[in-house]
Amino acid sequence: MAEVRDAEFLNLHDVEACARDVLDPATFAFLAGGAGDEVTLRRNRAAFERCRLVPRVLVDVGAATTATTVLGRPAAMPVVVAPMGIQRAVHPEGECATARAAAAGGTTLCLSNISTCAPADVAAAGGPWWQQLYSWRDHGLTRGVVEQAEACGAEAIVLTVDSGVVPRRERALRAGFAFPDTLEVPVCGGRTPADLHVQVDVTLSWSTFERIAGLTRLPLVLKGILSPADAALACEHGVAGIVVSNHGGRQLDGTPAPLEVLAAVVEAVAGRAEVLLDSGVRRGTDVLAALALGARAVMVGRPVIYALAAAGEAGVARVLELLRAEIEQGLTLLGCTSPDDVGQEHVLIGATW
Ligand SMILES: Cc1cc2nc3c(=O)[nH]c(=O)nc-3n(C[C@H](O)[C@H](O)[C@H](O)COP(=O)(O)O)c2cc1C
Ligand SMILES: CC(C)CC(=O)C(=O)O
Repeated sequence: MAEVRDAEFLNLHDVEACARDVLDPATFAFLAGGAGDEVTLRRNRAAFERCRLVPRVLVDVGAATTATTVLGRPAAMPVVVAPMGIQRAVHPEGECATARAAAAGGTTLCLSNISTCAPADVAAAGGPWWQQLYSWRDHGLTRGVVEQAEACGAEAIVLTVDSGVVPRRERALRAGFAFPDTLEVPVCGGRTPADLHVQVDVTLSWSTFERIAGLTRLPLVLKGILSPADAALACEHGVAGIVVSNHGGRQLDGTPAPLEVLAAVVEAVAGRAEVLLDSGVRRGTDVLAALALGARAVMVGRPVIYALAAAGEAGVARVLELLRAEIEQGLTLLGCTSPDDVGQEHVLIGATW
């Protein structure tokens, strides 16, 4: 596996340009785009840019480590690879290459329900992995995904709850994105994301949740929560985790950035479940901001699939190592020796505490 050097990308922003260079414009538009006017897509970054980190000084940080646990499992850093479908549309090794890089980096992979590699092949990478799940109109399909994930060693089921329909993502539509003809896309009756999403169960409710919970003994995580009221309900229904997420700005345009609602969600959860956050995480300092507001970890999406497109497994490994090194440096400068040390005293969202 060739190593990726600084000349290729120095940070997670650079990797987007590398992907743009190697991908056809329609595929790049599909990855990069958001819903509607992309207000939420921009807001995700703006929220991190508004957030201020307040270091404590004269703290001995000689032994700072990024190591932590997520859902009780040791992790090299408080980062999980977000579920992203059809990765073989950008690289022939697809999710398997991503899984190998995540395993080597000590990071959990959340495998999309629309993976173009088989769960057994992803599991062969040897690292911890979670299975993302859509609730399908065809209940047998939903059950089959859960059973296969359990049989292949998934450590959690992550039910996505913000995707009853797929909105018009105009960047991808304008560019004429369709799944490559050569690619077999699971569950899909046609060749576009919209063809796929019509199979998703728009009637998903808490009773659907109970049915799905009854299918598995694995910890359940809900992905796509923004309301503290929903977070509280999720805890009453016994979830192990919540991902505060607006799907990277790809679902309902106009929603707040997850960072803006995180503290209120954490308060509603009151320690009953672990809270993760995704959408717009691009820097180690973004991870620290999320930790300071009460997240256990973050998920990172697009930079991983951009890196896969640009440089395969080595690219993903590089992105994860860049992020880990940035988190380590940030912890040190913030006056923290581990992710557990980061707290409210280290962050300002408004002008004052
Ligand atoms: C190309 C692409 C495919 C995605 N596929 C899925 C998916 O299959 N299931 C899911 O729950 N989320 C999916 N997502 C959303 C991500 O899991 C995650 O919420 C989002 O990308 C986080 O924002 P970020 O890209 O700004 O890091 C996808 C996102 C992208 C960019
Ligand atoms: C595989 C895709 C259709 C999924 C997607 O675009 C998304 O969930 O944002």
